[in-house]
Amino acid sequence: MPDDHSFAADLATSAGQVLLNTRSEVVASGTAGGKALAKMGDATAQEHIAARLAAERPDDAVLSEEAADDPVRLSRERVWIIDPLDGTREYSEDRHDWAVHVALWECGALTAGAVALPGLNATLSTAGPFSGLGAPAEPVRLAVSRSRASDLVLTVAERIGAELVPMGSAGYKVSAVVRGEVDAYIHSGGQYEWDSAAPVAVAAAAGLHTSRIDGSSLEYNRKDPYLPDLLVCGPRLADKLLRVLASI
Ligand SMILES: Nc1ncnc2c1ncn2[C@@H]1O[C@H](COP(=O)(O)O)[C@@H](OP(=O)(O)O)[C@H]1O
Ligand SMILES: [Mg+2]
Repeated sequence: MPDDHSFAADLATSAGQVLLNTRSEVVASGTAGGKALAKMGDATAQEHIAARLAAERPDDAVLSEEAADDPVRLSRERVWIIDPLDGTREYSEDRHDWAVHVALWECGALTAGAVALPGLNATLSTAGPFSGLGAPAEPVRLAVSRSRASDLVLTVAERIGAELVPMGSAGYKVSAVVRGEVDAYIHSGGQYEWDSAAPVAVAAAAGLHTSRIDGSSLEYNRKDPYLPDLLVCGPRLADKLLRVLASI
C-alpha cells in the first residue's frame, strides 16, 4: 500500500486527468458549456475520488465539498478532506487556474496532502520536493481572487504597496506562493475547510507560514467546516502582514 503522501498525490493527479478528459469531451461534443460543464466536472471528479478512497482507504472517513456531510468523521482519527474541483468557475471557462485538493487529517492535524494543478501539468504534495524559500519581491506580490477580492485584502495591498495578482481557485493561489510566483495569499470573507486543507498541508510542508488572518492556527475536521479566512506567505513576511491585518 503506498504511503499517504504518495496516495494523496496520485489521487489528486488522477482526478485532475478525469477533469481534463471530461472538459475535452464536453467541449468537443459542443453539448454543454459554462455552468453545465462546471456541474459535470464537480460530479465526475467527486465520483472518481470517492471510489478510490472507498477501495484504497476503506477504513477512513471523508469530508468532501461534493458529498453529504457524514458526522461519523467527528469521531474518527483519520479523515480525508477533499475539494474535487476548486476553481470550478475557471475550469468551466477553459482557464488553467483550478485545482484538485486531497488532504489527510489525523488526530487533530493535517498530516498529508496534495494539490493537483492540471492546467500546469503539475501536482504539489507534502512529499515535496520543494525549492528553497526566497526573499519576497519588492513590491510584494499578493494573490487575490479574480472574482471576489475582499475589501480587507485590498486595504492590506494598499497599505503595503503590494502588486495584486488576480487568479482563480484557493489551491491555485496557495500553490502560486509555494511555487514562488507570488509572495502571499490573504483571503477573508468566506471559505470552507476543503478550500484550504490540502493547500495548507502542502504549504506548511514547504516551510511557509499558514494561519488564520488573526494569526491563530487553522483547525480542520470541525463540526462546522466554515473556515472563512487564511494567510499563506513566506516566514519573512508573516509578522509584517499579521501586523497590518491587525491594524485594519
Ligand atoms: N466568500 C466566499 N464564501 C464561500 N466560499 C468562497 C468565498 N470566496 C471564495 N470561496 C471559495 O474558495 C474557492 C476559491 O475562490 P476564488 O477563486 O474566488 O478565490 C472557491 O471554491 P470552489 O471553486 O471549490 O467553489 C470558492 O467557492
Ligand atoms: Mg473550493
